[in-house]
Amino acid sequence: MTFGLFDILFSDKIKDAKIIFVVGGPGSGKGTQCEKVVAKYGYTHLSSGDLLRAEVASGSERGKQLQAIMQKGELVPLDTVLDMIKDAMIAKADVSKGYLIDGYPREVKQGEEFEKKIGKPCLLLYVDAKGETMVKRLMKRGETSGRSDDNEETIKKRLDLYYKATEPVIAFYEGRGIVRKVDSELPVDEVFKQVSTAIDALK
Ligand SMILES: Nc1nc2c(ncn2[C@@H]2O[C@H](COP(=O)(O)OP(=O)(O)OP(=O)(O)O)[C@@H](O)[C@H]2O)c(=O)[nH]1
Ligand SMILES: O=c1ccn([C@@H]2O[C@H](COP(=O)(O)OP(=O)(O)O)[C@@H](O)[C@H]2O)c(=O)[nH]1
Ligand SMILES: [Mg+2]
Repeated sequence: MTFGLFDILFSDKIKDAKIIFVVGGPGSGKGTQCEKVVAKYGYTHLSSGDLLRAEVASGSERGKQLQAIMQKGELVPLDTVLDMIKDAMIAKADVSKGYLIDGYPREVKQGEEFEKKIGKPCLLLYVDAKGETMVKRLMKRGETSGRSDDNEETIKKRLDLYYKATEPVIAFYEGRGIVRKVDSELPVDEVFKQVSTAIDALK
């Protein structure tokens, strides 16, 4: 691997910024909590799903391929998401004191690659809700979200993949002692109190 000047400058800039992974099942409330963190702490919110949907919306050839994968509830290639996150982080590097990386990593390998190319997370916020709660919320969101993956069949696949591929991510970072679990069955503001406690504890 070679490092260009650009990479060196980049890692220098984000060296002091806090990186928080926000992990939880589909519809657990990651996006909802991240918005509140942005409002209170001024962190930069980067949702991997939103970045992918923006690429789809651009109508590019790559977007078409992504759309097909997301429609099935499968995972897009690891490098694609990582490059998008990295570009978005660079774009904010001058102003950002912290990053919320929402919906990422989806699998342990994604986390390892992120750390190699970008940096280490100081916290993993685990947004925990019951499977049936998540399905209920997504079905409701699907009435208005316009998201083509908010339908019963794709929701089920996303949930299965979450339990199979993403839950091991939580165990992996528990080994490092950086996981803080919040109970997303509670009302939004109660969940946010738990989120705030976890963020306030960062030095
Ligand atoms: N009752 C209740 N509803 C919530 C809570 N958090 C989120 N919701 C609702 O659940 C739905 C999903 O929340 P999102 O924040 O979009 O969830 P997400 O984890 O970002 O989901 P994906 O984008 O699918 O990954 C939304 O319609 C929210 O309004 C909560 O704490 N309590
Ligand atoms: O790192 C990622 C993040 C998202 N996705 C795809 O984007 C979709 C929507 O992701 P989002 O986080 O918005 O929603 P979730 O599935 O968590 O409800 C997923 O089902 C995947 O197909 C992916 O492949 N890799
Ligand atoms: Mg979301």
